Amino acid sequence: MGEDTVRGVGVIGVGEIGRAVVEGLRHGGGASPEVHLSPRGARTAADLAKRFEGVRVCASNQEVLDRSDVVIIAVGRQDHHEALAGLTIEDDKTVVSLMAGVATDDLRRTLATDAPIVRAIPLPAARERRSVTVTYPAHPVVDSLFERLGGALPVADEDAFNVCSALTGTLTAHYAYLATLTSWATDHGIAQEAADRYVRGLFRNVGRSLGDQTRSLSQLATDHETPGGNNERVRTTWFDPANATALTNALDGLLADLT
Ligand SMILES: NC(=O)C1=CN([C@@H]2O[C@H](COP(=O)(O)OP(=O)(O)OC[C@H]3O[C@@H](n4cnc5c(N)ncnc54)[C@H](OP(=O)(O)O)[C@@H]3O)[C@@H](O)[C@H]2O)C=CC1
Repeated sequence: MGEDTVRGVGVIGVGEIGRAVVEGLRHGGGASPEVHLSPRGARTAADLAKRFEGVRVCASNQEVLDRSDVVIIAVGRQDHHEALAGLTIEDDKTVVSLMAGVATDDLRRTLATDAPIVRAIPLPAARERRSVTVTYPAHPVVDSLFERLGGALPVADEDAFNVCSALTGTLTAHYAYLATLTSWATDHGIAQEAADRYVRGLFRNVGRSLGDQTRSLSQLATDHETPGGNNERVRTTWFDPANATALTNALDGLLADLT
């Protein structure tokens, strides 16, 4: 079954990431599989069904499974038993689990199925088809679905998958870092709007530099730093070894909880 022959994609758990995936599938128009949504997340599901042709809300999670070839599970880890236990899923379906911290073996026990289960980590940028989505194991149909949403990056094993999952836990700290820079500037008399615009502009350019695959990350840091200059000063006085260790310890703790 090629991605183009997927007739129905189901989504159980229509929250932040479920919505982004549906919006990504419909982004830019063109042929796209039918989408069947779970009834929970009712407001978001109704909004998507209203906006997009071929997107409908089902009466139950079981109906989502019955109508779809590929079923995306995007409920929180704490809700997955309630959402999935007791459902019947035929072995010819493909399950895609977006849930962080739910191992494939656990999910297989809950679903009591021999259907292929693929884990994936799409990012909210999937809505503009700009998410590089880590997947495990590689699966032609699922990977081509995520290629369509920005790119698929299959990894070798579930341990590698969990490491990538931990990395995604650093994103909001990054936004909070930028908000801290902005509020420091406003505390020093810069108008909120100007501080906000300036910080966004600075880091948008960082984003652009990251697209340059010819330079390593440490090379990019070196290239942006004048010896003895301002960047070196902040890097060495603030992002010092203790700070770097605190970050890696936080990631180690997160990884331990994800495995
Ligand atoms: N946000 C992100 O960027 C990413 C999230 N993920 C993973 O995706 C999952 C969802 O995250 P996120 O979208 O942020 O969370 P949200 O809380 O935004 O969405 C979870 C959704 O699940 C629904 N839900 C809860 N119980 C059930 C049920 N029994 N049946 C059907 N739906 C149910 C909720 O409905 P209701 O509103 O009615 O409670 C809600 O709409 C998590 O496991 C997370 O690890 C993975 C990659 C990225």
